[in-house]
Amino acid sequence: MSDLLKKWAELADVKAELASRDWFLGTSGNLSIKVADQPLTFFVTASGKDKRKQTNDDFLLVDALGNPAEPTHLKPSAETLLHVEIYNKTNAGCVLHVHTIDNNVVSELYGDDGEVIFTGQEMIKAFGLWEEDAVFRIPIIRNHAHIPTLAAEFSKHLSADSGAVLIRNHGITVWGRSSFEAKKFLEACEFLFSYHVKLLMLKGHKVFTS
Ligand SMILES: CSCCC(=O)C(=O)COP(=O)(O)O
Ligand SMILES: [Zn+2]
Repeated sequence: MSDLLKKWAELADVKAELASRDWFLGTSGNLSIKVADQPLTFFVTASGKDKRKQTNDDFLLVDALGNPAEPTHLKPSAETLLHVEIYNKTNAGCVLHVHTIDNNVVSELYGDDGEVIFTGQEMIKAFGLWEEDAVFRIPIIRNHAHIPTLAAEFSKHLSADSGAVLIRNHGITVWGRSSFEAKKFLEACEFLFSYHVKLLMLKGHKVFTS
């Protein structure tokens, strides 16, 4: 099997697993996997498709600017520029973006703070933070409709080869050196969001003054 087909299959496996969690509601979500560095090329999900379905048109190859790298009838994800930023500024190998109700709720709960902070959770070790009382911070940025503006804002938080950024009332974008690491990070983030929302609900927290 060619390297290209191996990368396609690797991303398709991740996509199928995230789809099984129903994380692609309403055609939301986009995924990518790096194919080559020099020049940068990567597979990205085609825009507007139902990502729960598995078809031969799920992904298309794009270049370092996010434009199709070969003739295609498919349109790259509307958020391809975020993937471009990540691959151009880090050594990430895979980028995953999903909209879940929990990640949207957490992004609104803490949107005004510009970040959400987690500590005292065993799951934080998934991010390689094993020290006592480790703290894991996820930046929260405004959901600019103008994608180049969103990408520029997002780019300010690209300092490592793996990480996560919440886009307020939109979703989360996670990246890692491999699809394994990116998926591990995404699953750990969604665990923390779900735990936090449930705990607030069970405690009957009045989280909004208005
Ligand atoms: C109803 S989803 C709106 C677009 C979006 O935020 C998304 O994640 C999916 O867009 P794409 O172009 O990648 O299908
Ligand atoms: Zn989105």
